[in-house]
This record gives sequence, C-alpha cells and structure tokens, in this order.
Amino acid sequence: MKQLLIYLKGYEKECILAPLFKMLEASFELVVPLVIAAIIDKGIGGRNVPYIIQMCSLLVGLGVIGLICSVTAQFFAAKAAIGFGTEVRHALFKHLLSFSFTEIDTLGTSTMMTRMTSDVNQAQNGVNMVLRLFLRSPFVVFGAMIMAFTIDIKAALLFVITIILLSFVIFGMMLLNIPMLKNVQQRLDHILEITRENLLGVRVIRAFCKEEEEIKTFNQRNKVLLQQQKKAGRLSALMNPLTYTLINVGIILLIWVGALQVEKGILSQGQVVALYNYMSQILVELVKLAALIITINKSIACGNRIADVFYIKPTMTSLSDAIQIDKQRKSTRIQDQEEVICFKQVSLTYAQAGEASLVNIDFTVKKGETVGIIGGTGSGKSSLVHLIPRFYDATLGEVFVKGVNVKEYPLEKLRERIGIVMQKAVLFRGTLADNLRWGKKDATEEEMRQALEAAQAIDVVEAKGGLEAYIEQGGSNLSGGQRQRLAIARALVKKPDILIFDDSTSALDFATEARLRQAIKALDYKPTVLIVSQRAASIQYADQILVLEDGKLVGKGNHKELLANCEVYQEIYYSQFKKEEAR
Ligand SMILES: Nc1ncnc2c1ncn2[C@@H]1O[C@H](COP(=O)(O)OP(=O)(O)OP(=O)(O)O)[C@@H](O)[C@H]1O
Repeated sequence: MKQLLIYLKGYEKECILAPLFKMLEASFELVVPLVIAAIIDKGIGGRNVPYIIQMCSLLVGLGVIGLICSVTAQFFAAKAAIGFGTEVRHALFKHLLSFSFTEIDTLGTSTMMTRMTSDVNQAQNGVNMVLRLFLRSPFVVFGAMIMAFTIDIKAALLFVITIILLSFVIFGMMLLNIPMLKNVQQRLDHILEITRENLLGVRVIRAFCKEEEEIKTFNQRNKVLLQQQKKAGRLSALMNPLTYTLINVGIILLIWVGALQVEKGILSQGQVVALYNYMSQILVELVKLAALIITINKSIACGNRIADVFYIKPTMTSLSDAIQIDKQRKSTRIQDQEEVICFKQVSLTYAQAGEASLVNIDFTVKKGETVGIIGGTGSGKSSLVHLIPRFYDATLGEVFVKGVNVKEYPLEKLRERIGIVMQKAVLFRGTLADNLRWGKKDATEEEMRQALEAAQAIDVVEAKGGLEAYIEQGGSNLSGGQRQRLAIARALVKKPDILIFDDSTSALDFATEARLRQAIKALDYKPTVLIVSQRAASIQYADQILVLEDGKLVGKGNHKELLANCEVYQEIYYSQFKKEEAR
C-alpha cells in the first residue's frame, strides 16, 4: 500500500489542509461543553437573560464555523482521494496494458477487473477517511480528556478508566472482526467472479440449459456469503450494547462523583454537565475510530492487491531496452533479404504449464509466400504464430522477422509490420470506421473500402448502413462471420508485411473463403501470409504447409509433397476429402 502513496503527489496541500480543518472543527466542538456550562451556571443560575442570549449566539457562531471547517475539510479530502483514485486507476491501466500474454494468463482477467474497479474504489475511500478522521478522533478523545482534567481531576480519573475499558472492548472486537470482514470480502469476490463468468457466457449457459445448475451454484456461494456476513454482523451487533453499557455506567459514576463535588462546592452544576458532554464526545469518537480502523484495514488489503499488480514487471522488453539489446546483439542478424520469417530450434513452454507446447520448430518463410499451418486441436498452431508478434517469447531458440530477432525490435515497430486476425474476432464499441482505423489511424475512406472489398466485407457495411454504422461492445450486433470479415478488413487496412490468419476464416463459407484467398493473392503490396486452419481446403494451395502434432513439426512442404510423404497430413486430408477427390 505504501508504494501507492506516490499517487498522492500533487495533492500535498489537500493532504495537509483536510486534517487541519477537521482538527479546527474538533477544537470548536471541545469548547461547546464549556459554553453550555457557563450558560447553566452564570446565565440560568444568575437569571441573566442577556448573558444567555450572548452565549447562545456564541454557540451558534461556533456551530457555523465548525460547519464551514467541516465542509472545507471534506472538500480537500475528497479532492485528494478522487485525484489519488484517478491516478492509481490510470497507472494501473497503463501497467496492465504493458503486460505480455504470459502475465495476463498468470493473473487472470477476472481479478484484474476487480483490482481495477472495487479495489481502487476501496483504496480511494480509505484515503478520504484517513484524511478526515484519522487525526480528528484521537484529537477529540484526548482533547475531551484534557478538558475534563482542567475541570476536575477526580472526575477526570473516571474518564481515564472508562476510556481504557472502552478501548479494550472496541478495539478487541475490531481485532476479532477484521478477519471476518476479510472473509466476507473474499466471498464477495467469489460472487463477483461467478456473476461475471455467467454474464460473459450467458449464451452458452442457455444453449446447454445450465441455468438451474448455475443458479444452484450461485445460491450456494451466496449462502456462504450470508453466513459469513451474519457471523461478522453478530459480533458488530454486540459492540453497541457493550459500549453503551460501559459508557452509561461511567456516566452514572460521573454524575454521582459530580454531585458529591457539587455538594462540597468544588464543582458547579454546569461543570458536571460539561463533564457529561465530554464523556459522550469520547464515546462517539471511539466508535468512529474503530469503524475507521476497519475501513483502513480493508483499504490497505485492497491497496496491497493493487500494489501486487505493480510488482509484476512485464517480461517483454521496452523500446529503449530493445535498442540497447539491438546494439549488443547485431551478430544475431541474418543476411538473406528474401527471408521474412525464420524459426530456429524454437520451443515454448507456457508459464505454469508442465509440458512444452512447441518443441524444436525450424522453418523459414520467404517474402510474399503463403504458408499454411495445419494440425489437430491443441497441436500448437496458435502458439506458433503468437511467437511472431511476440505475444509470447520462445522458451528456447530464436524467432527472426526480416533477419532480426523479434526480441531486438521495439515491440511497436515489430507489431506495426504484422496484421493478425485472431481465432475469436473481437471488435470494439464505436463505428465501423473507428474499428477499421485500429489498423491505420489516418486511413482514408478509399483505403477502408479496398480493405473491406478484399475481406469480402463490403456487404456487411452495406447491410449495416455504411461506415458510420454503430458497433456494440464486442461486436454483439454482428454475426460471427460478419465479425470475422470485419476483423480481416481491420488487419488489411494496415497493409502489413506479414498477415496472419489464426483460424480466422472458420465462420466463412467455402465460396467466400476462396474469394478471400484470391483477393489476398491479388493485393498490390504482396504480404507474406500465414494461415492457421484445421481445414485442409483452406491451406492446400499454400506455397508451404507446416504440419504440427503435439507441438512438433512433423511435416513441411507443399500439398503434393505432404500428401505423398506425411502421414499426419494424409490423415487430416483424407478425413476431410475422399481419396478420389484428392488433387
Ligand atoms: N496461455 C496458455 N497457457 C498455458 N497453456 C496453453 C496456453 N495456450 C495454449 N496452451 C496449451 O498449448 C497447447 C497448444 O495450444 P494451441 O492453442 O497453440 O493449439 P492449437 O493447435 O492452436 O489448437 P486449436 O486448433 O484448438 O486452436 C495446448 O496443449 C494448450 O492447452
């Protein structure tokens, strides 16, 4: 949590002024019992009406000044807390976006969202409460005690005993309550997780008629949360009766001692009332302080969860690091100008995965070539192409793009050259044109139309009413095939040197896919194309086909060569085509 305090930079003034005004308000509050005592003793006792009016005006004045101080303190505390929350959110978002897929896989999206939203809010709330109350409550407790001592030492000793006993009860209970509240928070996280998963997968849940089961699971988790909340609630419910019993016993004793002192002529009636008021102030502030400590504890826990994310450093090197490495490792460059991609003895084992997903992969791709990558599910096709734009780094071996190790490129420069269409086409909220401009910021309408034509997506734009048609979050108002074609167009707008289709034509019919292939071949900038597919028909016309099985490259060559001598390829091909159809 401490590390997060740097995000209060720029709000130093607010962090000083907020507690200062709160203490000023508390100082005025501490004077009130003395004024009331004076009203009772001098005003009412002496039947002095002008004096009573004067003192009542003073009370109103103190109230108004206290209110102004309080509002000012709230303003400064809120300004600092909101500023803190905004800065943390901004830094966290930036940090999350710097993560490679490895860090994202390790952390998980669900927890990242919780940290980004509710944890930041809780930490912001903690900052606000600390600035307003952390100094105020102890100040009032000790101030009230000192004021009591200035009135009467014997009575004030009662204060000391009551405060000690009260502190034991309140803080003891708080210590018991904190782990329970943490437990409640964890259960709440589980509920959030399950809700998020259900909302994201709502279609699948309906398709498999899993509603009842999901409701059952949700209810079970909700029940556990209820039990934890009841447990924590019962303990909290004990707090008030216990503290009020203690304080009432203290007040009875105070009035008794006070009455004896009045009888002896040591104390006036007004002073006894003042002592009573101080006792009440102490109670209120101790209860507030306990609640504050619970909030602070929660905020620290949330702050630590946020700080944990900041501790995770992106494993991919930044632009400046890349330039440094570039200087040192010029020797790793290879010279063949025609060679666009080269894998040298590449293996990949994902973080937290026991087995390697790719083993000793070796191949080269020449400029303008089309490469097909085929294999069964889980054979490593996506893993292989993900190494080219450095979504992951090879665990062993090296990947070269245009003769330079991918690790030596500044990431942006590398990814600028590559257009990738993912297995799951993701579009963003905004117009169709906005989505296409992800490929090229300043793309003209003509450039977008060319890309749409090649991607066989012109009819999608026409059906939706033009480039300014609105796309909902995740492209939910489009069909799977429409989304895929728009995602392809988005990659084409970029006019990349390397174009990767990661199983991204699966929702297209064969005729559309064939037209897409022709259009890609006809592109004037002649990109090098990699097509990942499980459909032999999608890759059989490629210049080179890579056949993967269990992460190993078991075949390399063109369709004819592989059909003649690669068993795995034959198996895949003949499972989709009859022998007599083979070309
Ligand atoms: N992020 C990841 N973390 C851990 N293991 C992974 C990750 N991504 C893939 N794997 C594992 O790596 C292996 C290869 O997966 P990959 O997605 O590359 O296969 P694929 O051939 O593209 O499969 P499919 O055709 O089903 O998409 C699989 O065993 C998979 O479980």
